[in-house]
Amino acid sequence: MQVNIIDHPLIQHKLTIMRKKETSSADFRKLLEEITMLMGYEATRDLPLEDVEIETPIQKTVGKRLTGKKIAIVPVLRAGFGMVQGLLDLIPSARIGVIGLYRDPETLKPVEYYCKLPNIENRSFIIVDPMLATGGSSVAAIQMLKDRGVKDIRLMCLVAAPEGVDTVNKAHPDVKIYTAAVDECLNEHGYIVPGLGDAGDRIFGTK
Ligand SMILES: O=P(O)(O)OC[C@H]1O[C@H](OP(=O)(O)OP(=O)(O)O)[C@H](O)[C@@H]1O
Ligand SMILES: O=c1cc[nH]c(=O)[nH]1
Ligand SMILES: [Mg+2]
Repeated sequence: MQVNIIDHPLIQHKLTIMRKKETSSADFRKLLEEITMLMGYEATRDLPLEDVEIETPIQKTVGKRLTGKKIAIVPVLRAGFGMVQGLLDLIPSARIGVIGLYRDPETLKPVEYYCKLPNIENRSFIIVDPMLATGGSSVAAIQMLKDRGVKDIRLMCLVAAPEGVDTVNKAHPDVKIYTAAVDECLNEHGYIVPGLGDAGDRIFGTK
């Protein structure tokens, strides 16, 4: 199982509050934004830097700046929407793409309904979706990017099931997965156990 688990104590503490069934939508959204920002540090750790000459008030020196690839954040609707602002706080100049997918409740297969991406040239794409359950939605989202020519793709989620990680690893071994937790398993309805329920419903206050 190839996965980067970002389990800083602050992240684990906040995730526990998100899991609690009595946590309000307002708190759930805020915590998701905060955790995404914390995870963003690790998920962007390998971004390339270049030297740049600058002048401080004291003297000339050489500093570092990000170089090469630009970033795009791609939320998988709806739940991925809750992870956009946290990453934007870190990378304000990132472009944003949108993928519309939902999981059919009977078949658990992903159903695509929207895709709009920024210019893909020389750009790293970070797909965000809090839940990686069977992996069907993430595999489809990654494929949608690849079909449009995107080469550099990372997947950032919040809670993953081992089954979902394996499925994404097998279908897209080139895509690095970042998550705050890998839970125990899936239940008979395809929900992550113990998980946090339906992330989309908890963010949007539906159901
Ligand atoms: O790994 P999978 O088994 O495919 O399940 C994960 C997907 O399910 C959820 O979306 P959902 O279908 O509930 O749509 P929503 O975000 O609009 O609620 C979640 O946000 C993922 O996209
Ligand atoms: O546990 C799960 C599984 C899929 N989608 C969710 O929102 N939660
Ligand atoms: Mg949902």
